[in-house]
Amino acid sequence: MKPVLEVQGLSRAFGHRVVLDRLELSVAPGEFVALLGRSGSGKSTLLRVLAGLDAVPPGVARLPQRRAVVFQEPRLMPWKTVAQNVALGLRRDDAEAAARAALAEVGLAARADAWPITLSGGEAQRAALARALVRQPDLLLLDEPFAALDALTRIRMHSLVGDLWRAHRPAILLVTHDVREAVLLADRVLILEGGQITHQTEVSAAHPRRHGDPALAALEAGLLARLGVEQALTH
Ligand SMILES: Nc1ncnc2c1ncn2[C@@H]1O[C@H](COP(=O)(O)OP(=O)(O)OP(=O)(O)O)[C@@H](O)[C@H]1O
Repeated sequence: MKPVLEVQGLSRAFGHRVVLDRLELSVAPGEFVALLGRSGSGKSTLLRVLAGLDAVPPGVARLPQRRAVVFQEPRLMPWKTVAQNVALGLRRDDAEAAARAALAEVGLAARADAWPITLSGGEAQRAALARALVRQPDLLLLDEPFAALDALTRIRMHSLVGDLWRAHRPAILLVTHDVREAVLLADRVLILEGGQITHQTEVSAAHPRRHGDPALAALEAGLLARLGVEQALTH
């Protein structure tokens, strides 16, 4: 099967600082990939390039038209209702109905006509997920979408994202600092270091996965050790 995303020799520098250095990455349709790396390693830079928020440089060989992004903060327009935010820019006759259906899927049907300011942090991120989902993306880019949430809300969001992924099967690229989150959700966990993908761990456990699964804990420990060694070398 052809990859949905293919990056071959992607480089990106800010002045003299090389952040991505001939990076190679391929993601299969429907695959869930998590990307770890220490702060400043270029994870968000890569996601911005793939989201099209930055100029798409040579090196991005394949990138689907239909892609959507969820950031750490929900980025909802405060002067529009939740449903209007989700429907924003949707070019289809049933945009409003589609937005409401997506909100129902993320458990926010009752807040469709609310103003964003009245939502909790978790609800606002659900709305951001609905806004991404309604676009039926082939590639969903998630840039630390749960990082600002409390631990319990984060756990609920993990199971929601897992459910949504299994129901719709977009390919997902999830940038996270949370190694546990990465092994819980992804099929493949990558480490970005020195501008390149330096490591990959396959997570073969069946979905849906449980917090506290010992097989996942072992993978998590391995990845933490790997990140720890790399951090020790670079600091
Ligand atoms: N627009 C920009 N102009 C100049 N430098 C930038 C710009 N965007 C990012 N950088 C630099 O590129 C490097 C990588 O940043 P990036 O945000 O991609 O890292 P990250 O891995 O996402 O970090 P974190 O985990 O802390 O979010 C950093 O040194 C950052 O200062």
